[in-house]
Amino acid sequence: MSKPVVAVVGRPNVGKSTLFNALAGSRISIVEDTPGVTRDRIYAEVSWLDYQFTLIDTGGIEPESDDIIISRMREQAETAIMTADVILFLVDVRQGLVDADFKVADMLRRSHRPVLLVVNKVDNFEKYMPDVYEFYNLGLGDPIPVSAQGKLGIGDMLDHVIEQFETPAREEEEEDERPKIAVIGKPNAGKSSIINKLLGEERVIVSPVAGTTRDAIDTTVKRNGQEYIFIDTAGLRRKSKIKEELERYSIIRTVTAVERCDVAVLIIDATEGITEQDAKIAGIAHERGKGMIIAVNKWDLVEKDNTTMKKFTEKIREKLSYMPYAELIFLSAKTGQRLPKLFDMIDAVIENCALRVQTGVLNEILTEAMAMKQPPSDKGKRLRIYYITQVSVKPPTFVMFINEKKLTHFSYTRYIENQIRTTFGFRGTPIHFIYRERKEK
Ligand SMILES: Nc1nc2c(ncn2[C@@H]2O[C@H](COP(=O)(O)OP(=O)(O)OP(=O)(O)O)[C@@H](O)[C@H]2O)c(=O)[nH]1
Ligand SMILES: Nc1nc2c(ncn2[C@@H]2O[C@H](COP(=O)(O)OP(=O)(O)OP(=O)(O)O)[C@@H](O)[C@H]2O)c(=O)[nH]1
Repeated sequence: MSKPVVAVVGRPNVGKSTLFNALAGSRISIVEDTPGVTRDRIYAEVSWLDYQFTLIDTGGIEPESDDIIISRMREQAETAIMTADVILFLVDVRQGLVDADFKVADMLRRSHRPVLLVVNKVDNFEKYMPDVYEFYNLGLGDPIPVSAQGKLGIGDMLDHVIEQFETPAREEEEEDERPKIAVIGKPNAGKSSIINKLLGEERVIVSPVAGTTRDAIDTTVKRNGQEYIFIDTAGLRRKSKIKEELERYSIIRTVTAVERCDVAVLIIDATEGITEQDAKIAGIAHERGKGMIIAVNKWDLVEKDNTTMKKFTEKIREKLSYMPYAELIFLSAKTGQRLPKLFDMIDAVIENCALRVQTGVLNEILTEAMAMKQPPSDKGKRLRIYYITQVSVKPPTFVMFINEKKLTHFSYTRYIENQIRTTFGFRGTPIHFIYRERKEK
């Protein structure tokens, strides 16, 4: 099930950062916009009751002239409309209503996306409620008063957010069992070319899924009687001149596409080799535990001898050392080389992400693995692993019952993982391990 996305839109100084901190606590993922220069929040994972969602910040706006603020707010709103399930429009009761608020409210209303109007800095409900009512003028329904700083009204606001997740449209989307593939990668890597070529190669019926704006970037592809949904993150229509803003937008697009997918295909430009930006994008899929295929595109442009592919592979594996499980393929959208193989790979990875293995066999592997290589010990005390069982899929997740957590060591976990992979493969999917302590008898 994909996690919903909630986007925050608002003028400078209304309290977006403060709200972000109040909601996400210490769980904010800070993404480096420009490595080593600015560190900026872009998204965070939020939990409320039984729900989890991804909160995205559509962008900081430097308070410049009013004109610039309005145009940047439009960009924010567009991003939110493209990517979010629910939009939080944050306004400031102290500043009151301004022209820009009306313009943005119009855009949001026309998008027909669920929008919640959140009025911040209501530190004292009695005192400020009369001012809150003024915001009814935006035509976005009941204003929800909060104080991000005082953490007032936050629970009520989250209840409203969650209510939006339960709309029928969303439930329908959840029931869609067709495999979803996010095609990700930096601009110009060849994402659109690959999708277009896949359509051509397989002589498929192409129908952009009708309906909401966001779904317009989805493409349905039929192959051997099976329908696939390709989520394209290409073609940033945004014309922002600010490089950081473009990058933020591209990261938001990637996060939201990956969130909805079963397997991510990272397209790398062979003529450039693997870059920092590729690694950053790959990290987004890795964090989310998605199936992963790395496709080195434009292979037709590379001058090759019999070591070229090996050298490329080594560089990629080194740069993306945190995802040794990722499948790797060299292809060309232009010539169509190995594109059919990409499809087979997608099928296999999707299957592996949902693979369940029997507890009996797992424990046999565990026993054998421990016999070949003893678990680590510390100050005379040895790690003991009593039992292993698979508790979930997508990604496959295993619980190991042990004597003491502090005796565990990642290298031994990696070793167990490798033993499991040797037997079952699980190629293309990460696998997760959870340790549970159990009293020794
Ligand atoms: N009184 C009061 N002040 C608040 C509240 N929330 C935020 N502020 C203050 O408002 C100012 C702006 O808050 P930020 O969270 O930085 O606002 P922002 O929207 O992220 O601003 P930009 O990063 O410029 O877009 C800060 O001085 C906060 O302390 C609130 O609930 N009550
Ligand atoms: N020679 C060669 N050129 C390619 C190949 N794949 C894509 N290109 C070219 O690379 C350029 C970028 O391709 P796109 O498919 O637009 O790239 P994209 O990743 O969708 O780019 P954005 O829309 O900017 O995100 C185009 O000029 C393509 O013709 C390939 O396999 N071989």
